[in-house]
Amino acid sequence: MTNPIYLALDVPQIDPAKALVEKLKGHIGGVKLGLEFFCAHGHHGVHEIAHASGLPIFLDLKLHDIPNTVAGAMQAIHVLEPAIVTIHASGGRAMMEDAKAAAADGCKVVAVTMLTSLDERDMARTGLSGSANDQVLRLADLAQEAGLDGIVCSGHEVGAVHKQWKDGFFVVPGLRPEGKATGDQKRVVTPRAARDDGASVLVIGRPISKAVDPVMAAREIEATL
Ligand SMILES: O=C(O)c1cc(=O)[nH]c(=O)n1[C@@H]1O[C@H](COP(=O)(O)O)[C@@H](O)[C@H]1O
Repeated sequence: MTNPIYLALDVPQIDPAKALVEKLKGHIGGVKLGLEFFCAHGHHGVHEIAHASGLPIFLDLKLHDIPNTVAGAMQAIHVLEPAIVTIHASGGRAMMEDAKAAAADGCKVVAVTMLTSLDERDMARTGLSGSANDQVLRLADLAQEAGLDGIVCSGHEVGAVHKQWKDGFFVVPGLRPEGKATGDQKRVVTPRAARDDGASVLVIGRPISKAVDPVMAAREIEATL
């Protein structure tokens, strides 16, 4: 079984980021580089981490704009050869179709549905009524119609999404081992629960990167899977 853990490398400085992936590369399946890292270090930083880790790179850019702009951004990152890229499902079907058409062959394009930092009260304040589960299922349908590879959702919804989209690729963040601080995450489950419910990739950041011993933390999580 390949290791489903992708380390969320939300570390602002390049040298500590490289040192961390070098230590962890035998205990994770890939590295997720997000907005914090990409805005600070751009293409050069992505190459550095790919080289230091030798692992698949998940470029978490959460693109959300008009179709033409998102397609252009997708083309601009071909050179980085990411294994996975995120866009926002709420950008709509045409945006998702054009993003997938512009992606490099073999790059999985997945749509963020409802951020794991939000709960139903937050949803209501943005004008969305109903449950988080329904919202995620609705956006998952749209992403599937648009020809995407899968979605990003919390571990609360991944079981239901997996039932309706059997061969989908499901990225689950908002993961915390039993008893760990949730911080800004609101829809949280354990890595094991997400895996059991059909997650393809487990995105884990602070429970590993901020641990006193990140290698031990990653090994302990892996042992629960
Ligand atoms: O797209 C993501 O990866 C993502 C979507 C989401 O709904 N929630 C979410 O936390 N993430 C990312 O997953 C990572 C979670 O980090 P930790 O909370 O430190 O484990 C961060 O890099 C977030 O940007």
